[in-house]
Amino acid sequence: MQLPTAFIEKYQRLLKEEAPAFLAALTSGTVQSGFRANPLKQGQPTATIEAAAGQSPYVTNGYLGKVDGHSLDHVTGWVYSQEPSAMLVGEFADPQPGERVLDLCAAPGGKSTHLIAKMNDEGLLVANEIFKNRAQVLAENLERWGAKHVVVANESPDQLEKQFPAFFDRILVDAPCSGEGMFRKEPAGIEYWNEDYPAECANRQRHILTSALKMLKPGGTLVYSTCTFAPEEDEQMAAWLLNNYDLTMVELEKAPGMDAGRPEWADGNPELTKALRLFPHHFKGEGHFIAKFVKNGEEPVLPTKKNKKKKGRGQRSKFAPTKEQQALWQDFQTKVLPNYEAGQLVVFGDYLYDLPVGMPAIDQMSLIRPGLQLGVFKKNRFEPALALALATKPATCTQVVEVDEPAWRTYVHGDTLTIQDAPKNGWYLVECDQHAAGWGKLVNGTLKNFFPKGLRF
Ligand SMILES: C[S@@+](CC[C@H](N)C(=O)[O-])C[C@H]1O[C@@H](n2cnc3c(N)ncnc32)[C@H](O)[C@@H]1O
Repeated sequence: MQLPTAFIEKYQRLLKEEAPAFLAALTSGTVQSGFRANPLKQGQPTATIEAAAGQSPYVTNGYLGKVDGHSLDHVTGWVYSQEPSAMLVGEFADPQPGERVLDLCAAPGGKSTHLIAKMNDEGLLVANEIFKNRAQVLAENLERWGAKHVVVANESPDQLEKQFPAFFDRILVDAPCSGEGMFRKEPAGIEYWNEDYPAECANRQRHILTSALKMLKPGGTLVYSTCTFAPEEDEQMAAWLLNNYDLTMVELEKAPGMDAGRPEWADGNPELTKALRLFPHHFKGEGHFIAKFVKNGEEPVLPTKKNKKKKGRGQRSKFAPTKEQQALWQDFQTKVLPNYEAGQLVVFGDYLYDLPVGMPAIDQMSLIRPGLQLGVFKKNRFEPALALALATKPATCTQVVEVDEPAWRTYVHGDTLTIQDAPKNGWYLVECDQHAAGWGKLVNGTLKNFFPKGLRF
C-alpha cells in the first residue's frame, strides 16, 4: 500500500518519534475483524462464536473473528460484522432503554444495530441516511437485526431538523469523513485523499453537527465519531463544538491501547483529552475518534396536551388501516402471534407497519421503513413480511415448522419443503436451531416458500 507523500509528512510532523510505528501499522499491520452478537434474538450464535478468535474485552457481545455471509447466524441477524474500533462507538454512546435516539449518518447500520440492542428495543431509534441506495441497505440490515422500535429515514440533516426540534435524548453523528483510519482495511479510500480533503470534510461535518444540535434536547447527549486521524475533523471539530455551543464534554474511559484526544492539535483546550483516539500502532483495530458531550440548559416546555392530540390524530387517520385490513391482520395475529403487541398500525401503499409509539409527523419526511414491516395486503389476503419473522422469537409463535440446516438451505434457495406429519394448513414460521428464518404457507404437507426472491441464494 502506497500512502500519499503529503499524508506521510503530515503525520511525521504531528506524531514525531511515534510516526514510524504509526505508518508501519497503517501500511503493513493486520486488519482485525470482529462481530457483535445480537442480544435481541433468543439464544447465542454458537456456530459463529465457536469459530471466533476471542471476545472483545471492551464491548458487551463483541467478538474478534469473521462472519460467514451465507451462514444461518448472519442471514437471520444473530450477528453483525464490525471491526473492534467501530464497535466502541455504540458502547460509549451507551443509549438507554426507552430513550429517543437519532443515528444521523447511519448507513450501512453497524452503529444503529448496536444502539437498538443496547436500548433493548425499547423507546425509539431514528436511523437516518442521506443517500437512498445506502438507506435501503441500512433498512435491510436493521430488518435482519429484528428490531421493532426503529424508523429508517432518508433525509438530509437540514430537512430532518425541521421535524424533530429539541426532540432526541441522544444523537450519534458518525460523520462522513476523510476515512484515513480505514486506509488499511479499504485501501481504495486512499485515492480520494488529498491535503485539502480533511478541511472539506470538516466543513460538511459542521453543517451536520449544527442540525444535530437543533434536534438534541437540553440535557441530551451528543456523540461525535469519525474514522480518521485528521485533527481538522477530530479535536478541531470537538473544539469548534465547545466554542460555539453550550456543551460539557464527557470523559471517555481509556483502557490500555486507547489514546486521549490531543489538545495541542486544536486550540489547546485541556478538555479535549476527554475524547478518545484509536491508533493502529496502539490498539488492535482501525483508526477512530470518539467525543461525547452533554447539551447544557433546561428542558423546553412541552406542547400542551390539546395541541399534541390534534397532531397525533391527524397523522394516524391518514395512514390508518381500513376495517378490512385490520380484520385481515387481526386474523393472522390471533392465530399465529397471539401475544404480539403493536404500537400504532400504519399502512404505506399496501404495506402494514408497526410504527413505534412517540414517532411524530410521518407524512412530513421521506421514510424507508416507518417501523417494523408486518406484511402486505394482496387483494383480500394478508401476507406476513420477512421483517416480522426476523423480529419474532419462535417461542411466541403458535405455528412453527422446525427444519434442519440442509432444509434451511433449501428454503433460502427458494424451494418448497415437504413437511412430514404435517399439521393444519396455514402460515408457519420457519425455524432452524432456534433461528427464526422466514415464513412459509403450508398446503397439504407442502410448505410454499415466501423467502423474498431478491434475497435467495
Ligand atoms: C461513516 S459513515 C456511517 C457509518 C455507519 N454509522 C455505520 O456504523 O454503519 C457516514 C455516513 O454519512 C453519510 N453522509 C454523507 N454525506 C452526508 C451529509 N452531508 N449529511 C449526512 N450524512 C452524510 C454517508 O452516506 C455515510 O453513510
